[in-house]
Amino acid sequence: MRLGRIGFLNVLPIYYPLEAGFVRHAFDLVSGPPAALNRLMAEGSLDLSVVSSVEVARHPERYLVLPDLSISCRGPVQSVLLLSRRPVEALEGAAVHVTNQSGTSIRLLKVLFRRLLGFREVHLKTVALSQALQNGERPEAFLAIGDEALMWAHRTDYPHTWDLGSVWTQWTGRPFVFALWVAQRRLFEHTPTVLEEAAACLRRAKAWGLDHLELVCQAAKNQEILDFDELRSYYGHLHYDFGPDEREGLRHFFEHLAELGEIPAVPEIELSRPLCREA
Ligand SMILES: C=C(O[C@@H]1C=C(C(=O)O)C=C[C@H]1O)C(=O)O
Repeated sequence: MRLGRIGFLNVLPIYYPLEAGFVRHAFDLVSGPPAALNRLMAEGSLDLSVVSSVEVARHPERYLVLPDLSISCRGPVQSVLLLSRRPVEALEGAAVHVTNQSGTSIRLLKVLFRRLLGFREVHLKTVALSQALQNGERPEAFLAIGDEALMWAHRTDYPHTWDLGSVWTQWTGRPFVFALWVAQRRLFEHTPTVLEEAAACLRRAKAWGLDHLELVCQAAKNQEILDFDELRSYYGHLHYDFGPDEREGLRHFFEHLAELGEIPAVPEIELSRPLCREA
């Protein structure tokens, strides 16, 4: 079974136990930024993957959502940041670069600009962010996610920082769901037991990772993006459950997206009962 893996630190509590051999598995792992995984799932090249949460609303007929996994926050997320040269409230009409690695965070930024700040004019340009900045481009503001956001959080040339998780939670009082694990519905129809075992395996990996966060931080430290204490704080802010509060927060986000015409309709989030079985 081909399983997608985001190539960022954010998923290490789930994937380190698999990759380091602490939880046995039979997956072929395919790593990439969220936007690439979204594409691979949409074209059917992956069986199961973590994808941007907005993908569930874009292809509700294709996917089943795994019941107890997500990448969420309830306040600061630390790795989804708008970095700006001027105060964010003064960005109306400015050209803002957004990373081409994202699906959900770009939509979240649109919702916040349009609905929270009341901007009428929003110019988001999707770019390969590292390359653009290396080539000397200096947008007024840019949206970074994942490891890039962690690395660039303290740039002095972009002193105004918006942590999109914080802003969402302060505004709505709800958690925000950035990513979900989804399976191709056809897989469930043709080989349900294979999918059930895969879902159980991911559940075991998550339980192991959260029980051994110190080991996960040790492994993550080697990537030299954050030090041990920063990693502990980072993983302390990320939530990996997909409970009633997360579902409510996601539904609220989808309602905004539907009203802005970003998705055709608010989908029913279909959780497959058999996938909820205990590991
Ligand atoms: C919390 C994060 O959430 C992410 C943001 C995503 C998106 O914008 O589509 C998708 C998956 C996650 O990687 C992060 O990138 O660190």
